[in-house]
Amino acid sequence: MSHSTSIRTLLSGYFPELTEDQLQKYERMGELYQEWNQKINVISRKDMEQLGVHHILHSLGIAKVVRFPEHTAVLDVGTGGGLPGLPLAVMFPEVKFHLVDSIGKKIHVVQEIARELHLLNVTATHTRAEQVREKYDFVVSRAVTRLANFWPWVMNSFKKTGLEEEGLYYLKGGDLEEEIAESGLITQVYDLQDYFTEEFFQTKKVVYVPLKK
Ligand SMILES: C[S@@+](CC[C@H](N)C(=O)[O-])C[C@H]1O[C@@H](n2cnc3c(N)ncnc32)[C@H](O)[C@@H]1O
Repeated sequence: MSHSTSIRTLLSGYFPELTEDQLQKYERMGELYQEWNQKINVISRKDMEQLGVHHILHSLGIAKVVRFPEHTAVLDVGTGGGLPGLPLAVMFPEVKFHLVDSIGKKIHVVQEIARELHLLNVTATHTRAEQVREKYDFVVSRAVTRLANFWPWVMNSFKKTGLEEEGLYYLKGGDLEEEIAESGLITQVYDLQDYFTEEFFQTKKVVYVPLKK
């Protein structure tokens, strides 16, 4: 089975509401990652065979725990090659996504993939999280740093409009008790194994940090 076929089958099974246009974008995204990763390493090369599950579907774990309302704005901090931001931007075309990373060549890959997929709702900027000045309804991230380090970078980046689901959605793996305790934050932890059956998700979570009202 080709990578494209498997990405389509995988995603349409878990997200039956995806349109033909969205499924085609995910298939093309898979091809573009294959191509770009040979030039610039944005995804661990040994993981490329599992691109659909380990990267695209994992990113979409956030879409299982929150549906971003239309016309809201999302910041993806330390996006690397565009994860989780690019898969989420295909899922939510009426939401604006700003993807940032401190490494310029990774942002170049994100810009190229977004351009090729005609993702008009994506901007990508080479900057450090601490330097972002705009405000957002949501922050997303995967695999950047411990919550205790991360939260101070983004805690002032929220619009604070009172939106019910406003906050940070952080993809994390493993035992998080100590990390959450160290951060002193109130969190809600969602197990991705409740949504996806692949073994990969047995240890994967989405940590939601709501804004204090
Ligand atoms: C392990 S990679 C994860 C990339 C992507 N989120 C993913 O899951 O594939 C961590 C990324 O965070 C970026 N990063 C680390 N500290 C950062 C900061 N303060 N501001 C912006 N990006 C940062 C790094 O450049 C790197 O690309």
